[in-house]
This record gives sequence, C-alpha cells and structure tokens, in this order.
Amino acid sequence: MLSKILCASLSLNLNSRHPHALPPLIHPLALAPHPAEAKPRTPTPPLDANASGPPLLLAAAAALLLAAAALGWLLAGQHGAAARRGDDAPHLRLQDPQPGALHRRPRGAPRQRLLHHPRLRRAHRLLRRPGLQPPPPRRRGPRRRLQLPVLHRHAARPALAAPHQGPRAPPPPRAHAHPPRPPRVAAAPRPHRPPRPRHHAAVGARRHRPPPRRGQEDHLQPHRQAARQHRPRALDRERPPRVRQAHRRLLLHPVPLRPPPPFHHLRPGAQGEEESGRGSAGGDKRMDDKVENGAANGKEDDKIEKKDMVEELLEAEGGSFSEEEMVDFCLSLLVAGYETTSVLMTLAVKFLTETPTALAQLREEHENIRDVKGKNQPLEWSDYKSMPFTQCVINETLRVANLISGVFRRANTDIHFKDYIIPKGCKIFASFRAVHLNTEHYENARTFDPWRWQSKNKLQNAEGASLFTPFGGGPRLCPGYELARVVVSVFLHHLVTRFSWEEAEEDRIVFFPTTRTLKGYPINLRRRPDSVF
Ligand code: HEM
Repeated sequence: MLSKILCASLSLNLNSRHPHALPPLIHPLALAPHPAEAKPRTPTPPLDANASGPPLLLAAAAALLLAAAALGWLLAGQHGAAARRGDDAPHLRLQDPQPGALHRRPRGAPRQRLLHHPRLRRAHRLLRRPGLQPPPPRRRGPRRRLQLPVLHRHAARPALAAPHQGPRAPPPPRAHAHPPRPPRVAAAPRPHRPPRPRHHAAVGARRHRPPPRRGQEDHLQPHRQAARQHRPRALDRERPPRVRQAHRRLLLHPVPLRPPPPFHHLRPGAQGEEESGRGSAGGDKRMDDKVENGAANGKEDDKIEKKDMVEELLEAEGGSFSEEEMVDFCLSLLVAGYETTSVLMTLAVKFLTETPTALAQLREEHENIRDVKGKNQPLEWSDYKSMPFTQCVINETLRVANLISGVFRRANTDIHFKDYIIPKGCKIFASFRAVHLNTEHYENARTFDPWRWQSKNKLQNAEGASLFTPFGGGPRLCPGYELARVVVSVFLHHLVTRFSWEEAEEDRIVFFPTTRTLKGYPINLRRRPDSVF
C-alpha cells in the first residue's frame, strides 16, 4: 500500500518539467501510473529558468511525500494488527509481517517464501520434514456414473438462469415441440473379448460375422460391399486363370530380370543380327535362349562368342540373380553411370560453345562420318574409335572437369612412395584433380584445349604414367568407361550434325561437392536445314 501511495505521489512528478525530481532509488517501472489513473500527457514545454513553476512544484511534491509516508505508516500498522488478529484475507498475508516496516530481506538472511494458501503452507511444511516420504496416491474406485434425472430440456433452463426465483414449472408443450426423449438405459458392461488373431487381417481371409441383432444393424454394410468390389486386382477371382497362374509364378519363383542392355544394338555383331531379322529384341532372345538352354541342358551355348556385362554376371551367378543382387546392380549402375555421363555431355556442350573452332572441327568430323556411312545409317559401337577429334573433346572435358575428383584406397602393405612411407592399413585419397590440373604435366592446365590430345601417343603416355585417370585404375577401374565414351560420342554426333544452338542463360561450373553446372546449362536448339531425322 505504502509503495502504491508512493508511486501515485511520485508519478505526479513524472509529469513535472524536472526529470531530476525522481528519487534515484526507485525503479522507474514502479512509477508508471495505473492505467485507470493515467491522464493524457501534454507535450513538455521547454525549460524556462525564470519561471516560478519549479520551486512551487518541488514544495508540493515534498509535502505530498511527507503525507504519503505518514499515511503509509498508519496503514501498515493497521495491516500488521489485522494480520496478527488473523481477520485479514489469508492469501494476502505475508508469512512474517513486520508492522510498519518495508519487508526488505536483510543481506545474507534466508529467502522467505510467500505462501498464498494455507494448503500450500501445510504442504511446504510437510516437505521440509526430514525423511518424509511422499504420500501414496489416493486410490480411486471404479468410476461412478452420475445418475441424473432425465429432464425435458426446457425444464432445466429456468432453474439455472434464475435460481432466486425458484424452480419453474415446465411450459406447456407446443404443437411442434419434440416429444420428450425416453430415459437412457445405462449400458451393460462389455464382456471381455480376447484379442483378434492377426491372421484374420490376412488377404482373403473372411471373418464369420453373426447376423446383426435387431436395432444393431450394420450401417457400414454398403461401404464394405463397395470396398470389396474395388479390392486389389491380386484378389480378383474373375481374372483369367492364365493371368492368375503367371502372377502366382512371379510371386513364388522370381525370375531374373533381363532388360535389353543399353546400346546393345551398337555392340560388335549386333548389326548382323538386325540384318538377319532378330532386330533389337535379338539380344533378349539370345539371353532367353541361353538361360533356358543352360537350365535345361546344363551346358553353355557355344555359338555365343562375345558377351556383355550382364551376360558375364549371369554366367558367374549360375544363370539368375537374387532379388537383392538385381536391386543392388540396378542402383549401382544408375548412381555410377547416370549422373557422370549426363554431366560429361553437358560440360562438353559448354566447352564447345565457348570454343567455336573446336565445335567447327568436331562438326566437320561427324559430317564426314555421316557422308561415308550414308545419311540414315545408325552408328555402330566401334564407330567411336574412328572419331579421333571427338575423343580429344571427351578427354579434355574429362581432364578439365574432373567429374570424379579422386578415389580412396587403403594400403595393404607398407608402401614406399618417393620419400614417403604409407603405412599398412592407412587410407589415402588419390586426387585426380591435383594431377589433371598440374601445370607440370599439362601446359595451360586450366584451359580447354582438345588439340593437346591430337598426338596419337599422348593419351597412352599419359595413361601409362597415371597422369590421366578419369575412370580410376587398377582392378577397380570403372567398368562403364567405354560405354560412357560411346554414349557421349553418339550424342555429340547427333547434336552437331542436326542442330545448332546458343546459350539460353549464362551459367558456370561448380566443383563442390560434385562437378556440375549451376543451372544445368540451358541452351536454345535450332534444327539445321540439312538435318535428317
Ligand atoms: C563419364 C562417365 C564416368 C566416369 C567419369 C566414371 C568414373 C568412375 C570412377 C573414377 C570410378 C572409380 C574407379 C576406381 O575406384 O578406380 C568408377 C567406378 C565405377 N563406375 Fe564409373 N564412371 C563413368 C561412367 C560409368 C558408367 C556409364 C557406368 C555404368 C553404366 C559406370 C559404372 C561404374 C561402376 C559400377 C563402378 C564401381 C567399380 C568398382 O568399384 O569395382 N561408370 N567410375
């Protein structure tokens, strides 16, 4: 109370023209006027040394302060007396009120708690007893339902709305009023049911349902029927038996997936197959025959001389892959072969766009090939070897871009390398980038210069000295290295002979975490007038 009065009296001074009238020990927050007492403030006029206002105001403030202190002392004494008598509101009482004193905690004294409620105080006292165990939780019996008399809804309202008037008689029912509801019957306790065995949820299992009792009809019956009509095809008994059998065979005996290997029509010898009428399905047929013959006769088809990678693997695995192997194989090829090849294509296009002389030379090479082979003739696998400048472009793109920046290897024995020893078991990162961009090995190493590979021996020398290893090396050499070259060569052939293009947006290469262009290097393509489709 005292502080409130002090605040009220001092808040007057807030509006005075003298900010220094505030006593320095009082927190400014305590001086904020109560919202109800707050008056609209007038803008503060500039200070005038000759004005008589300040001395008068100071005197008034001092008088008010004195009066407030006296009043506070009186009231606090009253409050203390009331507290001792116990007739004050208990939740407002301090634990140890000192009449007339501000309850400041002396320095070092233990902190006193304000306990606002006798229950809280009792709990606090109990908790402070040494070795006191918390009381056990109160046991609750089964929940009792509150049985209320069922009243007409109009009858309950007046009693709640106006209790002082006493319960009123329910109004006479109107013609359109609802008839009173029948009294509720307390639901009988449910008998304990054992948990339903899981196989009831299994596909195709039907649960025996007793016929619904009267008043308990199954309202979901039409929905259930509709759902049964739209059940998955696997459960559809109306499918022809041939399809059902095939489905069952597929589920029970997974057969090896044999997709046509990519670019298999470009394989050496595939051309002959196409001419002899086997076409692109020839590869599949051959593999089917081989697998079936192998399974039936237990011996290999001798007519097949050259095998692709899938065939080799199939042979090694005894004719079929497990599902895990198939998934692993597909994922490995996707991860290892997709992004690398597509980024190589993109970067080749970017470097060629920025080096028009190289593009012109490449175009010339491919137009010559097209003229020699005939305009509508497809390329063969081995054709990429007769595209020397295309291989120079691919090599230089691989060298500058470093699609794979290096590989990890672990030393199986202590390795002495120059002045260093790599201890056994140590893992090292062989950085291709560091070698490919080393100016000691490559002049102007950061410049795209496909002509540097034109000397026939250059690449072999570089590979021999492990100075050019975009596909790794050793027993883990990338198995897709040739495929990648063929794919990019075929792509470049069709691109440069059929289209011209220009950059759609400026783009740049980033090398971390992987090499790629920021925007995918968008280009605007234009079909060349003499292009053939
Ligand atoms: C421009 C394209 C490609 C580049 C630059 C590239 C590069 C590499 C490199 C550096 C390695 C690690 C070799 C090592 O550890 O010594 C590798 C491994 C591998 N690459 Fe490629 N690759 C390319 C395309 C492909 C393609 C098209 C495929 C398959 C379709 C493929 C499949 C694999 C596989 C399966 C491995 C793991 C080999 C192993 O660990 O034994 N790569 N590749």
